[in-house]
Amino acid sequence: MTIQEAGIPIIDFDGFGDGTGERAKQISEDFYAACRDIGFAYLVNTGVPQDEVDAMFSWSKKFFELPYEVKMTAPHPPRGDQHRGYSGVGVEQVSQMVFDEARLHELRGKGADFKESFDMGSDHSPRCQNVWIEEHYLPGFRAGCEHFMSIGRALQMKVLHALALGMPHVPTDFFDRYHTDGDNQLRLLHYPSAPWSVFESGEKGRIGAHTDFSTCTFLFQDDVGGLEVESPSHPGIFIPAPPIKGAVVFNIGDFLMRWSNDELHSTLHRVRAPPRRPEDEEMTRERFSIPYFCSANADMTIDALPGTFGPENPKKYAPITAGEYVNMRLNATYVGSGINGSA
Ligand SMILES: O=C(O)CCC(=O)C(=O)O
Ligand SMILES: [Fe+2]
Repeated sequence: MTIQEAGIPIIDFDGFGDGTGERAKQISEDFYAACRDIGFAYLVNTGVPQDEVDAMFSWSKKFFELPYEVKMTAPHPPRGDQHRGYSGVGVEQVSQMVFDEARLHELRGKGADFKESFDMGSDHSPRCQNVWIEEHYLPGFRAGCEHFMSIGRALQMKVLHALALGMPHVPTDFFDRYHTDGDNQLRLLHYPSAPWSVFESGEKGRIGAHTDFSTCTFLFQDDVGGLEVESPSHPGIFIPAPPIKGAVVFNIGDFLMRWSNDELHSTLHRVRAPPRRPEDEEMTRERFSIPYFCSANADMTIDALPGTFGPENPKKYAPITAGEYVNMRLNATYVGSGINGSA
């Protein structure tokens, strides 16, 4: 394990194999320690070919270059929990555990996240249906996204297996059993170029500080930067998580925090303007990123694992099904979703 400058470890999966050898054990222990201490890790040599990642970025770019009217032929439904399709700039305001409608309204009034996105998931998701643009607008786009989702799914199963090997109190097949539906979400994000002054004045951010809702996230980012992670030792202080070529950023989501009764951190993170380069003029660079969110089956109950709680250390969270929890948080994210979850 090497420690990256911001304190986020780099975990090298080279030699993980089928997860049974000594090297796999070492990787799993290092990986678990990163999840416990920071909640974030850079993963390298995971087996995801770089040209597949490059191809997905290229589809994303082509999609966002389409005229707005075309993108809007696949609109995100008004309900926040139907998290599919295209959301234009200003539609979403990521919030952290704010469920009161008046307070959400006030937050959104301060300027929604300056980004546009396209979300898709498994065609078999029990929670929501995909919303695609018609094929002729961008031939091959849908197949490219579906192909990348299958790459993400294989990555998820390998990495969750490593986590189960390194994590106390977890049977090695635990995550396999909770994730049979592959109810995951691939998200294409585009943060448009904007004048520096917009960010400096605090008028807008790229994405507000939040934790991710479900089990874990794999994030592919381009070379622009701007992702920041809250320091575990200094709450309120955010440290940059700059792009590393060939690495995928992994982070713990709220389910893992709940399963582990807070032993694992679902760490706050946000996206700000990228670091300013000498050659930059009055505009920031645009940025593309591709998170792949992994969720447990919607009907599974997320509850603290035996061994993580006791008389001295009671359960911190009430049990809740995966579906209920994700819907509650998504409905707080969407402008005008008109649905108010309860905390
Ligand atoms: O774009 C990024 O780097 C982060 C995106 C993110 O945190 C999210 O979509 O949950
Ligand atoms: Fe996130």
